Amino acid sequence: MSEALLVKVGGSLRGAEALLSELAAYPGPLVLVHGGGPEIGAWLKRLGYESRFVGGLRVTPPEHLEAVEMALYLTGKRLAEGLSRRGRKALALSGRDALCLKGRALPGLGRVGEVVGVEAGLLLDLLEKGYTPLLAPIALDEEGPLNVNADTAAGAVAGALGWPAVFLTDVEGVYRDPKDPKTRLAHLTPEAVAALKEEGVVQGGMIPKVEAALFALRAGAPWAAIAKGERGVLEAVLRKEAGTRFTP
Ligand SMILES: Nc1ncnc2c1ncn2[C@@H]1O[C@H](COP(=O)(O)OP(=O)(O)O)[C@@H](O)[C@H]1O
Ligand SMILES: CC(=O)N[C@@H](CCC(=O)OP(=O)(O)O)C(=O)O
Repeated sequence: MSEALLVKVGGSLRGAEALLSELAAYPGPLVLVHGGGPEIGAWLKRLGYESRFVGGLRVTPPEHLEAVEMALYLTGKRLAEGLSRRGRKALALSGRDALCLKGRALPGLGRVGEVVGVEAGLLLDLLEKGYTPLLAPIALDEEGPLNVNADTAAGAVAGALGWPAVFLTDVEGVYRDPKDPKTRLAHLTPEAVAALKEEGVVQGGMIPKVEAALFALRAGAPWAAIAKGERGVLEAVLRKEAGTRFTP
């Protein structure tokens, strides 16, 4: 049970003790990408800004970007400290560090982008030295930083590494009925996802997550999974006993 994994940690899981212990105890190599949606929302609100979402993505006018970055970086440092205190030395970075995430702006959403290049060598060097890299989803284009949905960033990083992507969130996977955990779908293919989207079963923040799982597969990840961030989840996902698993 020591497969290398790219794990995305959702902002909705911030500081969850059980999750930090789970990640710290995982015996294999990990690269982490974290979100911070709730923290970003809280900081923007304090500054008097309101967020608008299109297809699960936060429209980010240039004047919102500093607050987005500050909220993400604080979230990353807290996670890095929590993991390090539990014995897994973690470094909180973003795509601005060593220019490791190259981005491209998406039209009509302000400074929002997707990832078009990942400096995987940097991540592997850090792992080799015994550090667990933890990336905030900020990428760079020629004009500066871009706010990237953390699921999208995680999918791109998993693809570049060729590692499985595990998206940890606050639900046990993709549900047939979005409100009923008993309807968890254990396995999805790109065709099955297309049908679910058509039916409107995949909504809100689950849209970029499912898209990112499929993107990871197209980009080179052998499989991807969406699962609930709780103690024992990574082993359970590897045993195919938890989450929704995506295969090509
Ligand atoms: N079909 C579905 N199955 C499960 N959850 C869904 C579904 N459609 C929408 N959701 C919503 O997606 C949310 C997860 O996305 P999000 O809040 O962005 O998580 P995170 O912050 O971890 O990235 C769930 O809490 C749930 O409300
Ligand atoms: C463009 C875009 O939507 N960026 C996200 C980045 C953070 C994120 O994705 O955090 P979660 O994983 O907690 O949702 C945002 O601004 O909320």
